[in-house]
Amino acid sequence: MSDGAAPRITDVTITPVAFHDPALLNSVGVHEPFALRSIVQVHTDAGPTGLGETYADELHLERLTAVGHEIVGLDAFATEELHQRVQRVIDRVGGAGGSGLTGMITTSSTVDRVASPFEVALLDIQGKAIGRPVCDLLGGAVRSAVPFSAYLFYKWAGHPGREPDSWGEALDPDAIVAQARRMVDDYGFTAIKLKGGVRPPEEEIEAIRALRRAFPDHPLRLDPNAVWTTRTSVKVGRALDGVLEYLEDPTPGIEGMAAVAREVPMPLATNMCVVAFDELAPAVAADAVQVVLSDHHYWGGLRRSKLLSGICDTFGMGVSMHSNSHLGISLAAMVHLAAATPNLSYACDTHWPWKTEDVIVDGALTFTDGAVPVPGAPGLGVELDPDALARLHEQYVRCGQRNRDDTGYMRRFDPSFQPDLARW
Ligand SMILES: O=C([O-])[C@@H](O)[C@@H](O)[C@H](O)[C@@H](O)C(=O)[O-]
Ligand SMILES: [Mg+2]
Repeated sequence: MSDGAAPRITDVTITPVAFHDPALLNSVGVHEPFALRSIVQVHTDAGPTGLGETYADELHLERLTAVGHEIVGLDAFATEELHQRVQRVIDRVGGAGGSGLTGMITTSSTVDRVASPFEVALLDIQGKAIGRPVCDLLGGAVRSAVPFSAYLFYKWAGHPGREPDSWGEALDPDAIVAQARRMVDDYGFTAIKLKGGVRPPEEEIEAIRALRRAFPDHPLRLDPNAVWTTRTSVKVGRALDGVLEYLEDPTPGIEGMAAVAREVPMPLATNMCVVAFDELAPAVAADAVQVVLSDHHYWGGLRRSKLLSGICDTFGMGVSMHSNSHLGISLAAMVHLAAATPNLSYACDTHWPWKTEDVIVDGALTFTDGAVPVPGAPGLGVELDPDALARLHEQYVRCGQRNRDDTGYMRRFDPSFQPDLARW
């Protein structure tokens, strides 16, 4: 590349990886022994390679591979054309299924989901090419560190037949408080979220009350992933008046959420009934949600997530950030996005404390007082560790898991398990 010329994509490498994941319980089952991710490397003629991270379910991987071929030769600054090329691929290969988002009701656009890791990688390249961090390409950081919340889970002591993990069992309020204590001590988190939808609602109310007693000043959130009826949601919402910062996805669908929102005192948040741009208008019209959890992995990347935040701002809705099990490339992208999004005023979700392995070189991302300082190095500011990538890929090859299946895994131990929505 000569001075001033755009870096062009010469090649794309997509590597599925697997990393150990504890037996975390949710409304649709239990996490399997490994979480799966795809690591996307976009190579250019100019030198810099861009990094992206996304789901690794088989169908998603096939679509990523097809896009990898389609974007060779593309100017690394052409993120709009990237989106068009992804659209072309999806028109050709089909877009149904393969969300990689087991456990969510989702009509999320496949194009946005598939384009996301490539957009992040292109922004990484652009940042490296001009010597600026990715947040500068998004309007610049309005905060120097991004706060995250302690993300608590009911959990088994370990995966059946394997050694218990260091967190141990958490199935009652005392154990949930102990889990929160360790997370707050280790990371300094200043907000707490409990993944609910696992125990009967009365028990989850008790767990939240126990957290309130133990952490009087931490904003608290509860997310049962839509397993309550509207009636139960209203009961829980009223019982937790003055205790919850927001109640996340108590019940399924825009209509159901709107009915609950009219009756409970706290804001309702969602990463289930509004997960694509075409769901925003009906949600606004029904006043169904007051906070939308953004997630660049399915909202089409960092710039389209900023577009989402702008729309939320226009219609008076708050913005928070959703997470699934992820590695360091995703965390870096989340931090740059949150740093450059003024109205992202809630502490973001992250599954970070639950993992023990990564593909990036240690040290670029740290937690201080529950927040991650925004990396100042060019691009995302994280570097791939080739040995770690090879190790986690080898783990993927051996582990045999190919699609996220929390329900199937749960049914190995409890064949009668039913993941129904609105079951309580
Ligand atoms: O990791 C999990 O089990 C979570 O339940 C995740 O899959 C959800 O997508 C998410 O965290 C949520 O906020 O709904
Ligand atoms: Mg949620």
